[in-house]
Amino acid sequence: MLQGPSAEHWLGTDTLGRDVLSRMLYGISPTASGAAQALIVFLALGIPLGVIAGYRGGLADQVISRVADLALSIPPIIIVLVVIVVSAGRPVAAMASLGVLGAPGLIRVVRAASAAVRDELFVTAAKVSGVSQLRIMRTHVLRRIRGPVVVQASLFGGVALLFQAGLSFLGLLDPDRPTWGAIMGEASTVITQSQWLLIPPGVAITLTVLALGFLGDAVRDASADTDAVATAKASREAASPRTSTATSAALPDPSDYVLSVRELHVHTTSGVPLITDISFDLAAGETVGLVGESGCGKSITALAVLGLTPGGIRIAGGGVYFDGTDLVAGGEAAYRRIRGSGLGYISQDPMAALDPVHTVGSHLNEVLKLRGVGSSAARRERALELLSQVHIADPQRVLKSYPHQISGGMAQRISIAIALAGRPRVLVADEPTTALDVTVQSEILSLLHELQETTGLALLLITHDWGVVADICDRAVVMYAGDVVEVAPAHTVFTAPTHPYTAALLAADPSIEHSGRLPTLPGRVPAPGLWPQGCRFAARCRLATEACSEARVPLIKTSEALSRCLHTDLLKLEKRA
Ligand SMILES: Nc1ncnc2c1ncn2[C@@H]1O[C@H](COP(=O)(O)OP(=O)(O)OP(=O)(O)O)[C@@H](O)[C@H]1O
Repeated sequence: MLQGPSAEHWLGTDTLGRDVLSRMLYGISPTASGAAQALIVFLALGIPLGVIAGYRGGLADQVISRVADLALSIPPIIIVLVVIVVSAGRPVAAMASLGVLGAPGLIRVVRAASAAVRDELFVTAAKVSGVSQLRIMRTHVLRRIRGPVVVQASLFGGVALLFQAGLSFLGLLDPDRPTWGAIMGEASTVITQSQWLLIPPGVAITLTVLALGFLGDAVRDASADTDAVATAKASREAASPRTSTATSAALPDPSDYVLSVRELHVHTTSGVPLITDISFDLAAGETVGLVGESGCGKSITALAVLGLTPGGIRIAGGGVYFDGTDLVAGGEAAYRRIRGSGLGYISQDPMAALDPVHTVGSHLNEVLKLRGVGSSAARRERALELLSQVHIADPQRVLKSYPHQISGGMAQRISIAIALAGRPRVLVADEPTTALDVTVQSEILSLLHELQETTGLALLLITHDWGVVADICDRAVVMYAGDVVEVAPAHTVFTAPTHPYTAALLAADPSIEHSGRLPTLPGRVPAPGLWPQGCRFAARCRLATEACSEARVPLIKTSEALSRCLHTDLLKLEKRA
């Protein structure tokens, strides 16, 4: 009796000389079945009631939500103890009552997730096609909410196991069965003679509860990735009839570039297109300027490239290839692998990008830790090196400074240092100088240019400023109303633009020399969803003809550029004249 671990009894023996390992293994069945009973009731009540409340709304929602709120205020342990007394200690009754009392938590989560799916376009389409409400809930809604359900189920599984172990420990549930809790209860009676007996059930319970939590997260992530792949594939199939073959034929192979965007479509979740059929490439060490008026979709394109589209917006088709691998098809996991180490980002407002309650050192320390820089001394050394790389004069002092203690230009340098911490190969810079004063603007641009030359970084630069394109860009991608209308080497954009929109933007640029009044571009960019079916610029274009409004214009290859215009020849003649 009460032997410690040995070759014969790996986990020792108990108070009656029985092998603890055998009892622990036997105990899996009653312990797990107790937790499973509670879990089954939890899911059987929580999912259907949550879906009905979220999807149907109205009175059903009000009744279910109120009852759930009331039930949440009842302490489960008291009810479970009462059930044990009334049912004369029947484990099934006790665990089922725990399931009932836990279900309101699940109802709330499922309700919120189902309500979000209710307004999706595919649900409306299913309704329009005459699919029954029950079938929509089963096939569309349930599929979309499985992520939160898996997480809730794994968390509740852990709680149920602890409850079951606790009640068995107290001898309230079938004390003769060797559940892990009962083994622990028995161990507590001989704690003065042997403490070892507490360890096997204690460790088994702890590890199982932790494993359930990890399992839930892993299953949720895996299913999210599968969903992303399925959505991307479905969207690509849906988008393919709209994709002009002329566009595809004119585009090079993504594996030749560090970053390639191919036929990218981004929509709001209600189905309004924000950018359509966006394609361009970025070679290692190259700077590409993304230009266009406000509202043309430059920032949305940048965020989609980074896989960071804000809530209410989703990638509806196409691909973002990093080193030839499609990140959109790879889902969030693929983006996570590349963000920071492959793709860096600096935003318009450097102050907003820094957390005011953390010092510069703590910002850098955090990203360096994420990038696996081991010791804190190594991280500090690398942080100082990064600050020197972005030409911060007194890095030791700046490391200790808070964002409010530094200037805007310095904050942008720090943002760049943070972005460089993962040694990215592509840096996406969304109007990095807009919030800075003119003198600092040119310093930041020269810094970016210098970093690019010293580190071979490829730069995707979003800008309104043709001067910036002229100074540091190799190529320009001109966007108009969610479309790429021209892609050309920077020098030819200025000398021979191939799209009337580019020509009009350049003509209206105050930084370029003009004789007489500065020409303006009449009208404004049409809002998403209000784009005409043909050329989106036609209403503002001097060269527009009927043909421009008939059908969507593909990107047409000219000698040096790609242009979405039917009148590139006319434009060339005008320029010569
Ligand atoms: N979260 C959002 N929800 C719905 N529409 C949005 C959202 N964010 C942007 N849009 C719309 O998408 C279009 C493109 O916006 P985007 O910010 O990409 O333009 P932009 O070219 O970067 O403009 P700017 O130069 O002013 O930053 C705009 O019509 C904008 O109103």
